[in-house]
Amino acid sequence: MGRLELRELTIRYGAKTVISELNLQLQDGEILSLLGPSGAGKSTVLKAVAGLLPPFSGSIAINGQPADHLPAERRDTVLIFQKPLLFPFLNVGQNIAFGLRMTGHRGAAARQRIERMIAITGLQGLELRRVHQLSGGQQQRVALARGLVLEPSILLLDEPFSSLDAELREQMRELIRTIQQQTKTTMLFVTHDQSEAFGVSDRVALLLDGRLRQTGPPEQVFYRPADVDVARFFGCNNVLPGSIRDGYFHGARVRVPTERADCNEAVAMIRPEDVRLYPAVPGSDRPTGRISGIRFQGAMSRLTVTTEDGPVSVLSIRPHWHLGELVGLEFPADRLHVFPAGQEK
Ligand SMILES: Nc1ncnc2c1ncn2[C@@H]1O[C@H](COP(=O)(O)OP(=O)(O)OP(=O)(O)O)[C@@H](O)[C@H]1O
Repeated sequence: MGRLELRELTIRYGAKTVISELNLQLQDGEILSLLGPSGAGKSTVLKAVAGLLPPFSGSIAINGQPADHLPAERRDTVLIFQKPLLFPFLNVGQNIAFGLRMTGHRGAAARQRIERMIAITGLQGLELRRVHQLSGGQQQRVALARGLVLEPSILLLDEPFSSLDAELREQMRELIRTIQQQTKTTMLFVTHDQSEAFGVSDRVALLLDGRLRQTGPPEQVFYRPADVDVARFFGCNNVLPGSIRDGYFHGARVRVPTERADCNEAVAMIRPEDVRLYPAVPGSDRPTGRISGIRFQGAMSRLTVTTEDGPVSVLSIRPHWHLGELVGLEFPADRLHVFPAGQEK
């Protein structure tokens, strides 16, 4: 069992408030990614849950019990770091067994737990290897097995795969899902990488400047950002100015329905991959612009289109556009996110 509840959690380093009134709940068996840019305060939250940092105010409950004043070793949490902190003088099996031995678990039951974790993390056959004989990915598997064998209520993971290459990271994401299915361990997973957060977790919580800005399933936070900052974090870097009247956003030759209230200054935001380009048609009432930049990026090219309302960034898989070409733009209504302009930072 592993439930976690953070209430109005505020954490300061000296005079600096790093986490402000954070509320977050994890259900039993859930994987939640705490996502945010560098410096947002993600590791600080993990350290507070693990008992390595006292909260300034607010509360932390694990399985419904207040945990704020429990020392780290009595919180029933395990923290996995970016670098696997393994014992170099022990082999793989001994590393995994270490915590269990320290807590007095020995004999057949302990051996069974260890063997199960070795199987789940795919370390069979490596039990007698020394740590320095393992790859980075294998070392992180040992760190995971060593933590999981303790059957913690909450597994805390602090960017555990960020030092691995892209292919290995993908494999480790799969491993995390397998571990969750087989052990039902509740996990709080910290990452700055949105595709990692989406690939690993049931829900994502976005932290910006120490404040939780949106929490929900991956598709929801990505496709329905709550405000301008969240939209920007998820890549909506095209901002069209306009206003909202009678249920429509009007601006930049765009008219899209919105449920937002009337407002003189509003913005519609859209990701570069959602903008469509067409050869310009004379007399069309579609927004137009001239291609002022083309950057080849492999599968896609990033184009800058200069319009009368400013530059628009477009990702295109079609390589046949030319610098200086006049183009028509389409902003599909279901990909535009409309907000009152006052929300913008
Ligand atoms: N011991 C400390 N003393 C003072 N300030 C700190 C301390 N640790 C972290 N900070 C500051 O608190 C803020 C949040 O840091 P934290 O490490 O929690 O962010 P993060 O989102 O995990 O970032 P990263 O992804 O870069 O690790 C940062 O501004 C950081 O400089």
